[in-house]
Amino acid sequence: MSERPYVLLSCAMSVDGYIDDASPERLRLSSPADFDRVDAVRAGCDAILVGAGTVRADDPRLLIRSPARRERRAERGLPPDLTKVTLTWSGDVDPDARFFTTGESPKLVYTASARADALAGRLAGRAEVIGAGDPPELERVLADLAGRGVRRLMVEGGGAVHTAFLTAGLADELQLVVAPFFVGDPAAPRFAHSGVFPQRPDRPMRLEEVTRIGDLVLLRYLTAGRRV
Ligand SMILES: NC(=O)C1=CN([C@@H]2O[C@H](COP(=O)(O)OP(=O)(O)OC[C@H]3O[C@@H](n4cnc5c(N)ncnc54)[C@H](OP(=O)(O)O)[C@@H]3O)[C@@H](O)[C@H]2O)C=CC1
Ligand SMILES: Nc1c(N[C@@H]2O[C@H](COP(=O)(O)O)[C@@H](O)[C@H]2O)[nH]c(=O)[nH]c1=O
Repeated sequence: MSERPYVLLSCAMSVDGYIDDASPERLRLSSPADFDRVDAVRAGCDAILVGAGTVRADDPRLLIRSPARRERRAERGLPPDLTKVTLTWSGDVDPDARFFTTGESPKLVYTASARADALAGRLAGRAEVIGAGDPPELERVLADLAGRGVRRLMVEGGGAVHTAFLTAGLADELQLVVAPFFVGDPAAPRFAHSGVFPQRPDRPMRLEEVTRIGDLVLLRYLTAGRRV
């Protein structure tokens, strides 16, 4: 396989495994303290990736919020914000989404090669569009990011994208926060979908850290991949 970035998956879920409810508003599973921890994790990465489902559902900005963290990045010669990355095989992304309209750092959209030109036309000036094959391949996405100098990639959901990285064996680390409540609605999105996971009972992940954050708990796992 080509060189690829270190891939860190980050997610907050309810005790019954949901990452949102079924209402149109975003469900906050994290507490303010946990959102601040997530901001620090962002600040330690080069790029942040979410699936197009999350762009459509949450309209996220994906910026670093803390002025002090932005300044520290600048002192280290890094851009204040991360390169933003999304995956859309269908091309269904709104050019006016905050993903595209906020922040000064590069925005990259990986899509099916056959759709890349049309999507580049729609997103002209707002993002660079890259064809990742027909059908598109995550390995190609990661190799292209590595070629752009991305060494540490944060994947912030949603469930379909987390499942894709995990089942492909392309996740090195998983940071899961468990919120102290249930969602209990089968129409809500889950952290992981069904699939064949290499992190199976005879090849488990290593539990690297357990940290209490008020009534939430952070579980940090390393997969059998890199141990950085
Ligand atoms: N609690 C938390 O920490 C978080 C919660 N969320 C929640 O997750 C939900 C969205 O999750 P979900 O609907 O699963 O969407 P995702 O964000 O996982 O995006 C899925 C989309 O990504 C594109 N895609 C490209 N490549 C792949 C691939 N290899 N595998 C899967 N998808 C790919 C497709 O876009 P296309 O259809 O355009 O082809 C697909 O429909 C929202 O409700 C959001 O609030 C999201 C992030 C974090
Ligand atoms: N709801 C939820 C998360 N949601 C994630 O945060 C993104 C919003 O980013 P921003 O617009 O920059 O604030 C959203 O798109 C999704 O990736 N994350 C968490 O750590 N905990 C949470 O409870």
